[in-house]
Order: sequence, then structure tokens, then C-alpha cells
Amino acid sequence: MRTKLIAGNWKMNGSFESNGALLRALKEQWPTLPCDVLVCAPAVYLAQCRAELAGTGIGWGAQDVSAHTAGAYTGEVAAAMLADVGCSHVIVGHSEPRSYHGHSDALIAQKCLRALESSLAPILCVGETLAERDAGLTNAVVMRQLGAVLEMLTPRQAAQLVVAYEPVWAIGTGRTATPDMAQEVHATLRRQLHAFSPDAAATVRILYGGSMKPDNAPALMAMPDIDGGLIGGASLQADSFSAIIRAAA
Ligand SMILES: O=C[C@H](O)COP(=O)(O)O
Repeated sequence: MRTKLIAGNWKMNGSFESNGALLRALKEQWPTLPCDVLVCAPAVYLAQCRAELAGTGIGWGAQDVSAHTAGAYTGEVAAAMLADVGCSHVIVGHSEPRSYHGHSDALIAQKCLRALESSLAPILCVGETLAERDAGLTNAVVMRQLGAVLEMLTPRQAAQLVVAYEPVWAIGTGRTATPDMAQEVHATLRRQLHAFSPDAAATVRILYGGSMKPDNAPALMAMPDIDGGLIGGASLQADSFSAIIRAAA
């Protein structure tokens, strides 16, 4: 049985003051947690997350990682640095850097490798655009995106992954995949993992992301292959994030 994971992706939002208020509210609301909970903060605020969250059970993670280990890569953040500040996870391959910064499948696979080498679990995002869905390409797109990473990994490494299915057309739009639509893609991803490694298929959590909110979270997370959520907008308020945590319980 996979423990559900609720991961907040703050994206490029927050300040010391607002983060502190959000994290303190979460700590107060969740002295004990009903599932795994994580916030993925902008890199400059990860030390603040560590200061607020160490010892609470709520984890913290980053939103990207360099494909390089160290050296003359101005502006990049190495996996070892994320581990050093206490991160357990890092988002890799989100559709925003895929589209705005041209992150390719090959680059994303390298980022996953660097994360795993530093004992960080990559949260690998996959998902189709609306045009790709309309063209009947959803499964082909997400399988290509996952396959590009799996081909670089051992089965043992693959078991450390978290996968997030994020239909691009549902991100920040208020549109969401229905539970049946999401389950169909999650089941496809689970079958692909199983063909690679039955152990990884049993272990890997496949999250849904794309306008998950308190009102749709219960039905989405009731589906057999939806193991939690990667939450954008609704993770910025303690009450809505907590309502999704409750839905996972
Ligand atoms: O990483 C999170 C996703 O991009 C979903 O964002 P959203 O919940 O604001 O739609």
C-alpha cells in the first residue's frame, strides 16, 4: 500500500513573511500528519523551510535542480546543495520550465540522475498539451517523457521516483481532468513502470497535478492509481492545502 503524498508547489510565489505565516499555520493544524506532506519552495526560501519545519514531519523540496554536480554554472543549484539544506524531493520536468526554458527529455533525465545521486527523490512531471490530447497523443506523450528517464535508471533508482501527471491544459486554469480521465493516464504510467520493474510499479507514487482543489481532491484521490497531488495555487493558503491533506487521509 502506497502512502499518499501531498506536495505543494509554491512556484515563484511567497516572501519571508507570507511563507512564515503559511508554515506556522500548517504546523499548528497538523501536529500529526495523516499522509506524507511536502512543500516545494523557491530555492532562496529553502533554509527558511528548514528552520520552520525541521522536526515537524512536513518535508520540504525544491522546484528544479542542475544537471551538473558543481562548478562554473552561474545561477544553477546543485543536488548536493539541496540535500545540504535538508530537501527530500525536487520537482523535475515541470511543464513550465519545459516550455519556457526548453528543458528537454534528455536534460530532465540528467537532472533526475543528479537528484538520485544526492538521495533526493525526483518528482518527475509529465503531461500533454491540449493540442496533444485533442490529437489522441496523451499516452504517447507521457510515456515518452517517463521513458526518457527510465532508460537512464536502474530498477532500484526507478523505485525512488515520484511521478506527477500534470495535463498542461489543467495547470492554473481551473480546468481539471475528471477522475476517470486522470486514472486512465495514471494506469498507463503504472503499466509502463511495471514493464520496467514490477517493484518500481508497486512503490512509485503517481500524483495528479492541475487545478487540484479541496472540492475535487476527494474524487481524484479515490482512484486506485492516484497516490496524491502536486498542488500549485491551492498550496499557497493553509486552509485549502490542509483541506487537500484531509482528502488524502
Ligand atoms: O505543480 C503544480 C501544478 O502545476 C498545478 O498547479 P495548479 O494547482 O495551480 O493548477
